[in-house]
Amino acid sequence: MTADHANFDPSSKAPAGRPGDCPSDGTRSTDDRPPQLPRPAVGRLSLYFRELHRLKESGTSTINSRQLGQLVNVSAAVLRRDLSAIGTTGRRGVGYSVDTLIQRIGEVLGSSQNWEVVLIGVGSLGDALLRYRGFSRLGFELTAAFDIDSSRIGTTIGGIKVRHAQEMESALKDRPPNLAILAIPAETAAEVANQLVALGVSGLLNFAPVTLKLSPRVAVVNVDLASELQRLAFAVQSVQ
Ligand SMILES: NC(=O)c1ccc[n+]([C@@H]2O[C@H](COP(=O)([O-])OP(=O)(O)OC[C@H]3O[C@@H](n4cnc5c(N)ncnc54)[C@H](O)[C@@H]3O)[C@@H](O)[C@H]2O)c1
Repeated sequence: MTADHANFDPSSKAPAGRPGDCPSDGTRSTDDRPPQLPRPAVGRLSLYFRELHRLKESGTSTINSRQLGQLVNVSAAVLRRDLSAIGTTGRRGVGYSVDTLIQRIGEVLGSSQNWEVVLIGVGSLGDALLRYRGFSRLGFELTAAFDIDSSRIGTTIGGIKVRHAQEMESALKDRPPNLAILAIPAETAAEVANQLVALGVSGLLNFAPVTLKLSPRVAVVNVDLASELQRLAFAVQSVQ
């Protein structure tokens, strides 16, 4: 996964309704905006977050850096550095409160607020995304889906009725979503991205294999599974 615009600098545009409350154990950051973090650190925070939710579900209330690090294959030193960068420190002999970490990492990653997300393109990929139930747990609510294929328009997938892309502007202009997922062919991605930005969308998850050139105030994350496979192939060669 690669991030182009705004490079995980969410401070460039504060989404509406971002909670400013910080944990009550003295782990407040200097202001309410998320800290600027290198991309690998953001990826690791996301993994900690996932494991912390699992721990909470299994009834664990505290965890030390070595244990949490082991769950995601990260050294205790790296984990402590990541958590310290977002203003959280563990207590000697006790470790970290699972609840506090979930709250703080959730704030930093934006998962402690609700994000409205629209999907553009309901082909094979978009169809699977609409059916996926795991987004809402992290605060992402798919609210609308658009396509241009008449065989898709009017169908309901994952509880969302697919509408014609021509209706996008009228449907979204009064209440633009925070985020949009682009699951459309590369040829149309730039035009649709510009339309969405003009409507007020501030973040795009782009699956189309094209580099979008947008205002630096718009965050773009490109998902490219083919590149990830290349990275994997490279890694496999390196370890053999
Ligand atoms: N990066 C990845 O890991 C990865 C993996 C699979 C697919 N992709 C990319 O994701 C995109 C979607 O892939 P897919 O397999 O679902 O393709 P698909 O052809 O099955 O679906 C694309 C859908 O977009 C719709 N569409 C076309 N133009 C549109 C527009 N202007 N507005 C709204 N909808 C429009 C089409 O009608 C179609 O339903 C492609 O760009 C593909 O290259 C990326």
